[in-house]
Amino acid sequence: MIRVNTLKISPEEVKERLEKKGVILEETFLDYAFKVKKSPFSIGATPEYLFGYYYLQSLSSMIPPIILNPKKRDFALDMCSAPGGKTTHMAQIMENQGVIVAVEISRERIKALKSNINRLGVLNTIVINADMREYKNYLLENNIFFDKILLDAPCSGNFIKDKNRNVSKKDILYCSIRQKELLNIGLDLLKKGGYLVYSTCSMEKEENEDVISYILNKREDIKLIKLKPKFKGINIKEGYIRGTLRVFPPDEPFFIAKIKKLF
Ligand SMILES: C[S@@+](CC[C@H](N)C(=O)[O-])C[C@H]1O[C@@H](n2cnc3c(N)ncnc32)[C@H](O)[C@@H]1O
Repeated sequence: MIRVNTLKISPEEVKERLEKKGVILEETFLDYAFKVKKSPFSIGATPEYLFGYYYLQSLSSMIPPIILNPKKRDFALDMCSAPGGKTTHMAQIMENQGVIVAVEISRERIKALKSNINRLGVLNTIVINADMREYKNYLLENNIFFDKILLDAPCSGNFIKDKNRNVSKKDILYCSIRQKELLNIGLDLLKKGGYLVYSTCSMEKEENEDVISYILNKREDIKLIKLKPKFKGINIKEGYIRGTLRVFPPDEPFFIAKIKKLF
């Protein structure tokens, strides 16, 4: 699947350029995303790719930034950002305006994040190599709060992404504890009236609905925003909690929930 980077080029122009070279593209519910049906060459090795005209990612992974819907004037935080698929998508939705603070713990993965930000011509993003569990102290001490936050949490993965996936119950519970901690931090950093989108590419209830139930029980200052599975051409349904969403195979599994900070 390709997401056309509308910061640099129109979807029509990318379509025309690739189709001239024999690539067969299929439309999706997003006018700037196309399914690659057939390509005579690797779609990640074209001049158009290197020019930053498009990003390769699953259609499911485009849904969290769409649901977060950051605006041009927003001050946004991407808590777990590398390699930057969703950061660069947020920048595209914001038309390169406002500000995104993109945090990533891994020094190694920061390289890919920076390279994607540069390749796609993203100009509104500050990259921070830090652990959100520590960086939050700096933000809170300086009264820095955000309008929109994306928490695309580290998770145990899924079998579509990783054919050799072999995770134990213990691994899943470890992820779940970390996800709850990160979600609580994200909500502390939201402005009153701000929105946070929580997503994972895991199918495990412990990493998804259980994390949302935990936080709704723990905090009184938030409410779950009810989402509808309105996206065409993708296997998306309501999650086990009303108003949350789940994408199922054959699409890349994803879980998505949106929370509003009330006060
Ligand atoms: C699911 S991936 C993010 C994918 C990214 N949002 C995208 O769309 O390209 C989760 C990322 O969170 C990072 N991470 C894990 N724990 C973190 C923490 N405590 N603070 C900041 N980043 C963290 C991981 O290194 C990993 O790169």
